[in-house]
Amino acid sequence: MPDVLLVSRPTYLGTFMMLLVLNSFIWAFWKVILYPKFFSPLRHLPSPKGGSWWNGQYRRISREATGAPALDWINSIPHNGMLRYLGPLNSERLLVISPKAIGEVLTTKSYDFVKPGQVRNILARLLGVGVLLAEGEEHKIQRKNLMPAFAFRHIKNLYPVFWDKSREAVLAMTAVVKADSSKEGELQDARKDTATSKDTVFDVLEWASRATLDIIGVAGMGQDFGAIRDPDNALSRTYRTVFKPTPQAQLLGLLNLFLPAWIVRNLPVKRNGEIEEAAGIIKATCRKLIRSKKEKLEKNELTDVDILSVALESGGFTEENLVDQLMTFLAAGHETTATAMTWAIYLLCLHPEVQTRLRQEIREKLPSIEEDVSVDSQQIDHMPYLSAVCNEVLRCYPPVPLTLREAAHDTTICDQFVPKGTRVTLVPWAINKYEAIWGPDAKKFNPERWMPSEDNPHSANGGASSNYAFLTFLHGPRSCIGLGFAKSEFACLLAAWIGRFEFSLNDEREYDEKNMVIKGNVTAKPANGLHVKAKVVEGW
Ligand code: HEM
Repeated sequence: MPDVLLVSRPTYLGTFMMLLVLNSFIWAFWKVILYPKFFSPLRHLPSPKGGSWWNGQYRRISREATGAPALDWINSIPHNGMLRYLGPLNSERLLVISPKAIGEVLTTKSYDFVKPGQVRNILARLLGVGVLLAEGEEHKIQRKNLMPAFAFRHIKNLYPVFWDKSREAVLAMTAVVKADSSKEGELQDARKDTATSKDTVFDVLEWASRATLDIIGVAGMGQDFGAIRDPDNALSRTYRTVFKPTPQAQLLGLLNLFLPAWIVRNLPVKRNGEIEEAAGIIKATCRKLIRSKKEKLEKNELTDVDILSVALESGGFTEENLVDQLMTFLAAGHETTATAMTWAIYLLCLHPEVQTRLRQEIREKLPSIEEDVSVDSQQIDHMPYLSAVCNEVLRCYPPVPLTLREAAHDTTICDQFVPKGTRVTLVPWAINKYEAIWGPDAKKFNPERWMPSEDNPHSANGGASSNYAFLTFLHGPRSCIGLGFAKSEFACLLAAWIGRFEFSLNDEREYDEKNMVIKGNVTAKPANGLHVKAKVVEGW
């Protein structure tokens, strides 16, 4: 037989490879073109126009701040409470908008909608599988055992911790301002000129993260991490690295959508090394803390009021599971509140009249920051303007802009059939500014919405007629368990900072919100931090 014929005869491997390629091609053609365009039961729902024939709206989604396209769509496309859009490779997303649709996903059918496997894989590396990532029965048990630690009767004992740590941060910042102005004074003396002194510039996100890390340390686990005292503290450096929204982090997030988790985890890139190292440091810190608390418990010496102590005393957790819970609280409980503080200072720079009015209330109602006295829940919770400003910041810039769910089995939302595996998006960034509920001024920062008055019967909901209009902490069995903790911590921090300083933006261009570059992994924050000028306002 001629050689040429021998060479051209297909081998088993060759045939297998050909079939594999053909199969993959047919599968991809089905997933990317046929199913979303011609067969999906959701294809008749209203959708944004345009986009790519194979990559849906992904170009826009990846360029804008998380949740920004959804905010545009819900206010501009006519719909009946739900929209469908296509993400990367035309993957289908169901955006739930009306209070009824959101209520079904979050409350009445909450266990029909689980966190997608890819999201769990990304987060579990740093957070462990604590209450945030557990599902079904496992979640119910964990949440039930943790609830007492987050009940108000317990959180109210933590206000003094929130205030003491807020004071510590503000006094440390004041020392920086004073050191800067005395340096400037010496320079002026040397030059014998009268030039005005330079303002001190703070990165709000950095200072707020250090303060919230210390707060979750003391109030959550009875351990002062010392991050306010030492900016180079190992734990705060670790979180700074992993929370940074680098291009590599975003690329790995995207690859997670298409490749198995073990492949993405083992890619030889710098980001994977950073996460491994960070997870090791965080785990070791948590384990050490649990062991020392356990020893105290065994010796009957445990009288602490922090969340870990309450969880330990419940007896409902193994040591490994407690490590996962602590990893969850550390991450979920510090970056979120630090992000809220950053947006609060930003909005107060944009609205100096609100800043001044808030400072007045703070100075009237709270002891001076210089006095070594604490405050209690009665004092903080009876400051209507402080509470209104905090709520309005959390409405306008929700730290968690978007979260995903996946239908665990075939189900319905508002009678619309939703097949198993459908991705459902919940977008606080958009719903919190939905004009049909909040009115034509939905995008305007206006704390008055939350001020009780005869003309505002729904002030507890910011004037909105449904509580599903405010999604910052979600609702239902998977809502933020730390809501009470976070709100009181945020109020104490903001009161201390605004009582002491007058803030203005360092970069004038940022007074236009369109110039703010917003990025984040889980939280949405200014891409390069928020740099503000701080002036001590004397007299408090
Ligand atoms: C302003 C601050 C905060 C915001 C905006 C916030 C927001 C959220 C959101 C949106 C979720 C739901 C995530 C999802 O299911 O996709 C959540 C869950 C959670 N948050 Fe927060 N959070 C904040 C502060 C805190 C604090 C201080 C703690 C702990 C001390 C905490 C602990 C948790 C936990 C454990 C969960 C999981 C609850 C569950 O699945 O049962 N959060 N948070």
